[in-house]
Amino acid sequence: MPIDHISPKIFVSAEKWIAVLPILCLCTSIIFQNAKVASRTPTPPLTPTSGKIPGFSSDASLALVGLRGSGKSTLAIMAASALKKKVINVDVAFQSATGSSSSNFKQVHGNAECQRRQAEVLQEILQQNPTGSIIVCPWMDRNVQILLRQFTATNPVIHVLRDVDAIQGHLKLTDKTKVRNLMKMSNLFYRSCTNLEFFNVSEVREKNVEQYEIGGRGSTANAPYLALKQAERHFLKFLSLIYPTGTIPFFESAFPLASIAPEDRNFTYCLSLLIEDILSGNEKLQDSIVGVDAVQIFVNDLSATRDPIGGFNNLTNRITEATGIVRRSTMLPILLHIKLPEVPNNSIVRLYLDLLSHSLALAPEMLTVDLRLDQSDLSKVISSKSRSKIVGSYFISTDFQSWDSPSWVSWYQKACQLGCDMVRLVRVATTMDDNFVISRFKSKISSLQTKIPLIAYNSGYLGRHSTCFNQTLTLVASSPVTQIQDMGHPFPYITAKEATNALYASFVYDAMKLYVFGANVGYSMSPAMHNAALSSCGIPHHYAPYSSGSLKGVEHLIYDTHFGGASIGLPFKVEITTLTKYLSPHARAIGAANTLIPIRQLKSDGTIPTGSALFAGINRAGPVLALYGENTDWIGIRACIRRGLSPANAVRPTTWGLIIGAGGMARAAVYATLQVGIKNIAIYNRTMENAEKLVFHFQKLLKEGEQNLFTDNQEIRFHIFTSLDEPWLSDQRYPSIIISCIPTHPIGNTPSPEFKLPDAWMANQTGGVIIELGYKTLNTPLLKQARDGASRGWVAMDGLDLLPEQGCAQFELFTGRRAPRRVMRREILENYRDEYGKSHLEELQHRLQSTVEQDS
Ligand SMILES: O=C1C[C@@](O)(C(=O)O)C[C@@H](O)[C@@H]1O
Repeated sequence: MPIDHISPKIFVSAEKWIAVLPILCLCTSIIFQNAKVASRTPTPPLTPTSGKIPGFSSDASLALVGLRGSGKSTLAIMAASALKKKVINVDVAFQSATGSSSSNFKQVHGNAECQRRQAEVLQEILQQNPTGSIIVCPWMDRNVQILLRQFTATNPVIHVLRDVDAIQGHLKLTDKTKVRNLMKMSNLFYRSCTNLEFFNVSEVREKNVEQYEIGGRGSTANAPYLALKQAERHFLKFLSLIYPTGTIPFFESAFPLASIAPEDRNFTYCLSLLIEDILSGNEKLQDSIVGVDAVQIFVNDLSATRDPIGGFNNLTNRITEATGIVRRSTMLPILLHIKLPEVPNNSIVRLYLDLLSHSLALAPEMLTVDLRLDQSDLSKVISSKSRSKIVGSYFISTDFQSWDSPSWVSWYQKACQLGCDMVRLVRVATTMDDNFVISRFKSKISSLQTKIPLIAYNSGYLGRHSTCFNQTLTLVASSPVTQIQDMGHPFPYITAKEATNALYASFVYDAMKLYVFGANVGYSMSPAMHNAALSSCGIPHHYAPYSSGSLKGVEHLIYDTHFGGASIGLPFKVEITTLTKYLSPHARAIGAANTLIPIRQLKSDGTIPTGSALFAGINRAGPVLALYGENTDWIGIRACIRRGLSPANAVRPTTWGLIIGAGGMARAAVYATLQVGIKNIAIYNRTMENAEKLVFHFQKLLKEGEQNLFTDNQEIRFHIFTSLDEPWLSDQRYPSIIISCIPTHPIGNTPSPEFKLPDAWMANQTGGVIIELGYKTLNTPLLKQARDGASRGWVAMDGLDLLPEQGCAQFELFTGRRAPRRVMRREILENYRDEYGKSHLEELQHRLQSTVEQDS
């Protein structure tokens, strides 16, 4: 039943702010009497901003505001190199404009004059820097608010929040209640002059960091220089969602599924988590997200909100924090779902609309809106969004109308008319038959002219069948539901693994055969890694090693009806390109492939489908019509660079990369280095001729500018070293990204090169990342050198880091499902045996403990 009649006529209620003012002024004056930190006269906040988020241009300046201690300056520095913008700190600008700090100025000239000058300084900065800058502003008075508020019309103004302990520690206040009150008050102020909000999750310093420091193991696991890496990744992810796509090339993921939205793929799952569980830390996110494609943050307590003002403030903070926590732990898209009670009153509807508006400021990838609301209210929300996708949603536990009823089509059409990006219609199943009736509804929808992706299934225990066969973003639970609970509740009854099992058990998909091909792959760790990943997701494929002296010897496997794909090892990475009908642009540029994918559906013109269509016929047996080749080695190397490079070494135009070797893997390494935006590449190789061939290959590629493989092809500089006695290039920065592509173990009669860098080349002041691609020996002289340099900022990465990264990209191509990254990383570490067959489990413990799920 539509509830238009109870919808509010004002979108954000001004009364709420007026009502809260007396409390606010009281609490601020108490705080200000007791704390030196904020010894200015409190000014009441303006009403919140309209909630509308404009589209920003890539070069638009960014303002960061928030309490002292929220981490604005650190975030600004991280964002500066990624966004190629300069940082302007208003405190520093004030000092240079007036010759004294704000606090000294205030003592001499009084508060009012200080505030007037601050506003003048800020106004000038904002006027003169609409683009190219990151403006850090901790000030908080009315004039500042007015200026920032105007800035929100064209630029991102981000309110940075942090947990109470971190703010308390920074402000050195002993009374937590005072800090809480200060935070409450500042939230109201900042929400009146910002259009975006970011929760800066505090780093948890791991227990065994000390061990790392003492033992000097220096791997990425706990490297102190990477302590802020997660914060950097989290903030850059947020920025990548508010600026146009492609604004931060270093940050864009190169993994195959990253660029295909879940709604454009088949059978995608959305893990539903209660906000309480996220905030209490009860949810083991890292384990729960295996095999899912998105995470839903479920806010279900609106009906319990008796006091809409207090409820609003409390809920906004909770939603902000929960979004921060989820985004910090996973790169999966977030779907924010605030449940409007089934019978809401006016004030709850208003609260709901205000919360939607607030939610958009968090830049969730997706946000649900309740389709029962008044058209004009929904339109307001939808027109306020920037890049968030809106999911029009309808679920009423007491609405038992059959799927044949026209009302379901009406809900769908309403969502289309409103401009929603997707529709989610869920109905409690009362009989098994409901699971079959829904297919008639789905066919009706597919015959409509206007179409947006549809999520539709029956909920409840009896609805599990249709839940499993829903194609898009099916809600799933983190662990199996064993009890038959209240039928009406909206929680999912199946896990992603159970749903995946059902697809194979019912012959929607077939169990496929996967391989690693190579001359000698008996030692390969890929089978253990891929099989662990497959079984954790509930996929019944099997991955096996197959050694062969020639590619001819594997042809019978490649053209088998159940062939699902293969990893290609040495020495076939170049030769395999003669078998493939189509190579990805990356594989073509590198001239080698390490992944082979069977194609069973061609386009009408006989070519191979691309984008999401490439995955359309996946996991289904049948004749192989063509082969597709990809190179995931470069994706893995790029991922290692991104994981191992500390924020202090963010890529700049002056950054140098050093590649050791000039063979096939060196090509993938140069390609990966170019892809992260490095403009200066040195090659060390004893044979000049081979190094020149490598450089020539890339110079030609860059000149041709083929298919826009690189963001800017123009100013790439190469340099070749053939001797380690040569000095590093004068007046150039020392390398901060070093990738060794030479063998780490003896091959036949050739002993391992025991390569070591000249100390003089490792003089970069903030260290960098050293990646050794081989993994047969973990304690190579180069890795030891990197570990010994840990206190100077060097981070060591090796083949045990690379193998899972390139394997994760392959897993996505083999299965069309996101790789369970942590499972794959752990499996490699647990299974590792060195060239003498010895396990190094104890030595690898610290790496095992810190494996995370994140995309790289
Ligand atoms: O180089 C390698 C190693 C590998 O061939 C293996 O044997 O595990 C698997 C390939 O995907 C990868 O490119």
